[in-house]
Amino acid sequence: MAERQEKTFKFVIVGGGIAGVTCVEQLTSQIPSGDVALITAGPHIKAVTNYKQVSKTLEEFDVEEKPSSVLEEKFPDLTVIHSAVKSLHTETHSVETADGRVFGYEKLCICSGGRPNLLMKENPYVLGIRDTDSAQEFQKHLCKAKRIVVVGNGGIALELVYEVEGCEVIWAVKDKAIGNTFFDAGAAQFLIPSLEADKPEVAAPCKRTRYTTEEPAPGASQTFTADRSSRGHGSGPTEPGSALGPDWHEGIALRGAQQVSRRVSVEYQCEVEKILTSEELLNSPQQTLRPESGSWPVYIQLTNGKTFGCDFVVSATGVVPNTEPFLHGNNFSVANDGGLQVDDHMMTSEPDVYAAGDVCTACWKHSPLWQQMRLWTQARQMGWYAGRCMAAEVLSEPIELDFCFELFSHITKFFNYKVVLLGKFNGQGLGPDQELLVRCTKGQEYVKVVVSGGRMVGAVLIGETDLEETFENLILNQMDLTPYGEELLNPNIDIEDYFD
Ligand SMILES: Cc1cc2nc3c(=O)[nH]c(=O)nc-3n(C[C@H](O)[C@H](O)[C@H](O)COP(=O)(O)OP(=O)(O)OC[C@H]3O[C@@H](n4cnc5c(N)ncnc54)[C@H](O)[C@@H]3O)c2cc1C
Ligand SMILES: NC(=O)C1=CN([C@@H]2O[C@H](COP(=O)(O)OP(=O)(O)OC[C@H]3O[C@@H](n4cnc5c(N)ncnc54)[C@H](OP(=O)(O)O)[C@@H]3O)[C@@H](O)[C@H]2O)C=CC1
Repeated sequence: MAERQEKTFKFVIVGGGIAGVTCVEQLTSQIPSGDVALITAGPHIKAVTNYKQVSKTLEEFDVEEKPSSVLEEKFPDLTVIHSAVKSLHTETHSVETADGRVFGYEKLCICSGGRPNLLMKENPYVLGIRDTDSAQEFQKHLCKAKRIVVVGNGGIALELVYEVEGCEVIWAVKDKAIGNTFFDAGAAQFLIPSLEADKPEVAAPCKRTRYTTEEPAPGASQTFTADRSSRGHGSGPTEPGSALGPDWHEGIALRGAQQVSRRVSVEYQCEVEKILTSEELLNSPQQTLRPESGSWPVYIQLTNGKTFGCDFVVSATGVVPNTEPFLHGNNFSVANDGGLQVDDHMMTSEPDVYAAGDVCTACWKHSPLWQQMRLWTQARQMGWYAGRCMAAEVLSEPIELDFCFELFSHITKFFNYKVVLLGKFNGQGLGPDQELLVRCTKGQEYVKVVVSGGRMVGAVLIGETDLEETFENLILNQMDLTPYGEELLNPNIDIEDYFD
């Protein structure tokens, strides 16, 4: 191994997504001649632009997919290596890339992201959405589709069922209400009418950079085949690209082959029992598998006993950390969700190896108001903090866990509503020791506050509530709100003035 080593870098970062790129930027700003290499599987990197600190912990930014040369121009001392890491040898402090090169490192940060946790991975009629390529693949099939089934109840499903037009959507969720990863049943109730109504004629202008998708290469297959590589979920047939993010669907026409605008029916409290082709269905001895009518390329049987024919199934069922090439032959501690365990300095259990973003699992003792979710904002925060920790180690400087890990905060948009989530927004881990205060105006706003021991510990704000900063302060300062009771959400009180 040693004789094939091309070069040893002081810092090697693996992955050109938000976590990896932010880590590189942080390191190069702290140690300008830092001898940094970024090794990434895809030709493009993801860059954060127009970063805006909205309040103490809430942040907003645009995301741009750019050729990596942009990063090299900005940081002339940076070396970008375009190849996937094939193996890691923590004992010799070296990585081997798919094109056969070996690079040494003094400090390594793994930011290889995640991949879709696909239901029935080998089934060619099951699509996942992760990166630009898989989004293009989805679009290619959608434009010919009359009916699709979306399975999953998180971020991607919420976005898809709202955005897809010209195609009937059957949405199969495990839970009693929609959007379980972000909302409770009350918020779901507030949002459901938006699925039934027509979308606003002119959508609010998108502040963020839109993703462009190129035309499929001439001769590219337009039909489903059993060969997964023809619809690889990444920049090459097998290499994963960076995850999509806010407003990824704005630059893509999500339109099916029908004239209908949007028709979504939700199947609650069910999972997927089987996915069958029409031949398999015909040969099935079970009468219960008979579909309602028509002839479809594929049929999905749900655990509620219903069977639906459709053009394809979207598996929006979460992500699995991309740890594959790193674990083999090494001694990493891995969390229950499959992520590389990191401590409060973003260090894995292997010496000199850090990790950040979707690939890692935060295993330090969390602040009572923070939890990890695999989100763009957390990928940026972790990449940035990992960069700081790596630099601090080299410069022998002390460093404390960053303030951004004090309070969970997320701004996003679902069903064309602004959504702000703060702290233990769903009462996560609080058990019965919680009280909920809710204010709701149909079609306008939904405000939920989670109170525990008289203190505000979380909030869900849907719509233009303008309450995020005040509530963030109330959560951070843990003021005793018992004297205010339900007045806290009285719409006739200007709460901002109240607590000033
Ligand atoms: C459709 C979709 C919509 C989303 N919307 C939102 C949203 O609105 N808000 C939000 O906060 N989050 C959103 N997310 C989540 C967010 O995109 C991710 O949490 C975030 O991008 C993770 O960043 P990362 O840098 O950890 O990983 P990734 O972006 O996945 O980047 C991983 C990088 O590692 C590279 N790589 C992988 N394996 C190797 C290897 N072996 N060798 C070298 N390089 C490798 C890849 O090419 C890639 O460049 C969305 C995700 C999806 C899929
Ligand atoms: N606006 C935003 O902030 C957005 C964020 N994202 C992020 O991108 C990533 C990928 O999104 P997504 O795939 O939606 O992941 P999420 O983690 O958001 O949601 C996954 C959903 O699938 C469900 N699920 C898991 N396994 C099964 C199964 N076998 N059968 C049926 N349902 C199942 C989960 O239920 P359970 O929770 O019970 O396991 C959950 O409802 C996530 O990290 C997400 O947070 C994506 C889009 C938008």
